[in-house]
Amino acid sequence: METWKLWINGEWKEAARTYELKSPYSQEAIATVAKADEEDVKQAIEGAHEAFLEFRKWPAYERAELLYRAVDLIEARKEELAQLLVKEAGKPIKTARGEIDRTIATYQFSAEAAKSLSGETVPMDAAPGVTDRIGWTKREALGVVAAITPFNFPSNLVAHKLGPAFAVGNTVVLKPATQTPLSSLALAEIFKEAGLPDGALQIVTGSGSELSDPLITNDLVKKVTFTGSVPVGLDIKSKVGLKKLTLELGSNSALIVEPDVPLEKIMPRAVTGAFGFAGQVCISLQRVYVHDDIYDEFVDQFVAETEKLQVGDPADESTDVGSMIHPGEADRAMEWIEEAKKAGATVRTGGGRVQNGIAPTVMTDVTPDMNVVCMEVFAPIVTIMKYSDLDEAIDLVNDSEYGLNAGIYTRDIESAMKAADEIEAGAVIINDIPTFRVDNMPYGGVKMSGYGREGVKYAIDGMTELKFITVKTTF
Ligand SMILES: NC(=O)c1ccc[n+]([C@@H]2O[C@H](COP(=O)([O-])OP(=O)(O)OC[C@H]3O[C@@H](n4cnc5c(N)ncnc54)[C@H](O)[C@@H]3O)[C@@H](O)[C@H]2O)c1
Ligand SMILES: O=C[C@H](O)CS(=O)(=O)O
Repeated sequence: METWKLWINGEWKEAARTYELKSPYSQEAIATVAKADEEDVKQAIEGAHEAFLEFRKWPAYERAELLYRAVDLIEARKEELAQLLVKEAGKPIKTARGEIDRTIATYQFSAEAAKSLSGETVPMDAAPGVTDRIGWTKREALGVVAAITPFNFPSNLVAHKLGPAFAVGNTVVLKPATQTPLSSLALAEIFKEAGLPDGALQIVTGSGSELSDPLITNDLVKKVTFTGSVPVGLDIKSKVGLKKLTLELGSNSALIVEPDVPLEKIMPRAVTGAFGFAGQVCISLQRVYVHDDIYDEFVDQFVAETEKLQVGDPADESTDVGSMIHPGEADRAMEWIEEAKKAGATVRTGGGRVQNGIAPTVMTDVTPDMNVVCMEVFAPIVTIMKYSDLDEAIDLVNDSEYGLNAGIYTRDIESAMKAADEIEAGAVIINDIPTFRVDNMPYGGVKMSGYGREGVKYAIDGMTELKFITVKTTF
């Protein structure tokens, strides 16, 4: 079994403690991983600060070249990196390959962004009496960024932190999810080979609750960027003081289906949105609001399409839905299904345990107070509800603590624009599922879904400081 160490100052470093990583699917031990302590975190931050003093001087061209070299190295190891996702996250191999393709795109966007970082001129003479000044802004790197990432996209969501940080000359101390550190650790040597200075990427693995405080409260850390659950996000927000902060948190994403759309055309996509990576996606389709006129037909078609999914071993090329990240999570999701059933919900398909996950589950006759509707389910469970007019549907979508992505299918431009204006979300996706994301679009939530935006160019806004400079042109 492999043993993975910490990555500090460009070298592997043994930690005093280790933990055992298990396969989410088979529950067999797959690796031994270093468990960092407070001292390791301190050393990582100090090393990252030292590295920043040099890295900040790199010209944009060289930062871009570094990221392009990393892209080439990831391309060359694509299959190996996809297999790591299968191993540590239980992600089906087809989905895992898609994540590595997106990771490559994210680093490519970051390389391009490095070359287009710019400021603007300020029309100083627009202020009364100011005729002899030129003013402009520039964006400057911040220093050490603390990045804490979740288990569900161990490669691409790390890229959304490292790419923008390196594009502008920041250095990073990364704390990957406890269950999925391997994809991050694999990056260590990739970035070293690409030419990243030692210390500019530090990787500390172990327990989030132990490592978070020493990481996010250290004065040398200038920015905290966290992707994960709401309770942890709130805890981090209460501790970071005036440091810059981005929080990409949970959701229970909704889709409205108006009566004028061709159901057979949208069905495969809708089902993918609900069950991709066993619903363990922050923008997974959890709540579907379907117009009365097409409700029964929609449910029938959705169930039939769901039953085509192959459930099984994530390493198998034909698997669509694998296991969940932890048996305890599958138990929790099963409890929510059972509670809902007792309160009157109907399971149209699925509803039972399969290996270390649950079968893709479609529920109807649900009410807004059921956990499967109002909480973030983060499991392969979708609920389908009726509405009779668009105002009602929008109110139902907005009846949530969360607001990340939302979707609407309609051919009617007025309905589409009304939804775009009135839905409370970071993004409204017209004629596609809320699970749509490409890596250069602004991405982030409102309400409990978060604070700040990612999507390389937008992440860079939060990873730089705006500085204003003015010259008086006469004495
Ligand atoms: N909005 C987004 O972009 C986005 C993307 C992916 C996942 N998510 C959300 O992430 C959640 C699932 O991921 P998860 O289970 O890995 O989340 P999590 O909050 O349990 O863990 C995320 C990270 O925080 C660390 N952590 C755990 N406890 C901590 C603590 N007390 N203090 C500081 N750090 C701690 C973990 O080790 C991990 O690295 C879901 O809620 C999902 O919606 C959001
Ligand atoms: O889990 C949430 C992720 O942000 C989804 S995606 O990988 O960015 O599409």
